[in-house]
Amino acid sequence: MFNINSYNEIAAEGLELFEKEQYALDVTDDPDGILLRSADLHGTVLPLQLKGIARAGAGTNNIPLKECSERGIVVFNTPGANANAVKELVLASLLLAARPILEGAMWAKTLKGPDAVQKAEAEKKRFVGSELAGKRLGVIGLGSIGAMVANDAYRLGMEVRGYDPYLSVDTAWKISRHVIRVESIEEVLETCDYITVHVPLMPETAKMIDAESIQRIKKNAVLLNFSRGGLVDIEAVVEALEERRLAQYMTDFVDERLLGIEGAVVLPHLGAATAEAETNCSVMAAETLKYFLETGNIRHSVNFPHVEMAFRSPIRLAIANRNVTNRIGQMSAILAEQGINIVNILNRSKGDYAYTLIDIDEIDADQLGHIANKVRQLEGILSVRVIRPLNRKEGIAHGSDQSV
Ligand SMILES: NC(=O)c1ccc[n+]([C@@H]2O[C@H](COP(=O)([O-])OP(=O)(O)OC[C@H]3O[C@@H](n4cnc5c(N)ncnc54)[C@H](O)[C@@H]3O)[C@@H](O)[C@H]2O)c1
Ligand SMILES: O=C(O)[C@H](O)COP(=O)(O)O
Repeated sequence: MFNINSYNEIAAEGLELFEKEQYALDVTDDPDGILLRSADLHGTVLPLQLKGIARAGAGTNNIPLKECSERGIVVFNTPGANANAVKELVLASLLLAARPILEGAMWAKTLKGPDAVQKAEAEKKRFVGSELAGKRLGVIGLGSIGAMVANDAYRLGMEVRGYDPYLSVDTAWKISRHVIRVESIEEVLETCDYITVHVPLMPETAKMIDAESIQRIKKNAVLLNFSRGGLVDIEAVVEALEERRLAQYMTDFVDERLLGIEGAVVLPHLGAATAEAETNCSVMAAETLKYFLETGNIRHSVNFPHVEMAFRSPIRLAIANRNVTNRIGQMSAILAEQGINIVNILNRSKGDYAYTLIDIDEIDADQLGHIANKVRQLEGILSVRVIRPLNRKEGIAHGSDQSV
């Protein structure tokens, strides 16, 4: 039995995947897994039994990743599951930035009387905008969202320039050949009429659009930030808006300093707020967390490597460790000392951390406990799980955690 705690509004479609026979939802303070959206876990005490955290969404800046890694807690997100929702909001914001649509609609609401039509026709010149076609859009970060925005903005007739020095091969395949690749962020800032930021907030990207970057932005350009407020120096944005250097700052993140500033358009974090995105994220997060808890296999983790191995043995050891030399040699030696044959083994690393799955034949509980403890005592070992397959009707080899 696994305990799962959920935070925020998680769509029912995902929560329903946790079968009652195997999972208990929100019944303990010490869960095996956490499912959440934007709830901030920084500064909270991570439960002792916690093995995995699944973020139903993209950004994991609300999760203390370093602390999780050091405890061997695997953190997952749902790549691409809400990308279309964000893309649509960004496209809507580009259109709203180009033309005073909302202002016109608000004004039309004030019209009264039989001459309303004449008044509207006479005054419509106040709401003249410009077209996106032919304008230049700079996309900073060409991941799931940035790539979709870039492709669709090109279809709207924009000239699109993309900047992403860490672009994955998978995403590169999805980007239209018409999107022009640029080698420096300065080129985007200095040459584009619209600039949209789609990178994760991490220590390395905090305030990546700083006062100097904002100075470089082409006069009268529009900056869009639907990624995270902390990517942009808000004081510098306010100054640029007040000095009319920046035409508009459109963002999905409320910041008191922006409220009431002309040219600042602030939405209350609506990027992923569609029924479709909420369902996609919830289902993907629940499936990923279940798969990990039941088999030890890791998909879509942001702090540990992708590790998947068919689970056909009666016992699996799932070990998270620091990425240092000879850990596999030492683990194999512990098993060899006990005369245990390794049926299957897989080890992968990601940055400072590594993860190993070792499948073995049936052994008695005392010997298993002894082995697990010896592995735990090795230097750099962060967590050790012993997993046994669950006997599900459909015969899929899933697992349950066994304390030894
Ligand atoms: N407003 C919302 O509701 C909402 C919804 C989803 C995601 N987001 C935010 O958008 C971010 C991006 O989401 P995604 O799904 O596209 O993620 P993603 O991981 O698919 O893409 C991020 C891209 O940023 C690139 N990148 C990283 N550092 C960079 C840098 N310094 N310069 C340029 N590119 C850099 C990466 O190479 C990657 O291609 C998330 O991390 C999250 O913070 C917001
Ligand atoms: O990173 C994300 O996926 C978005 O910011 C969505 O956040 P939310 O799940 O709190 O709406």
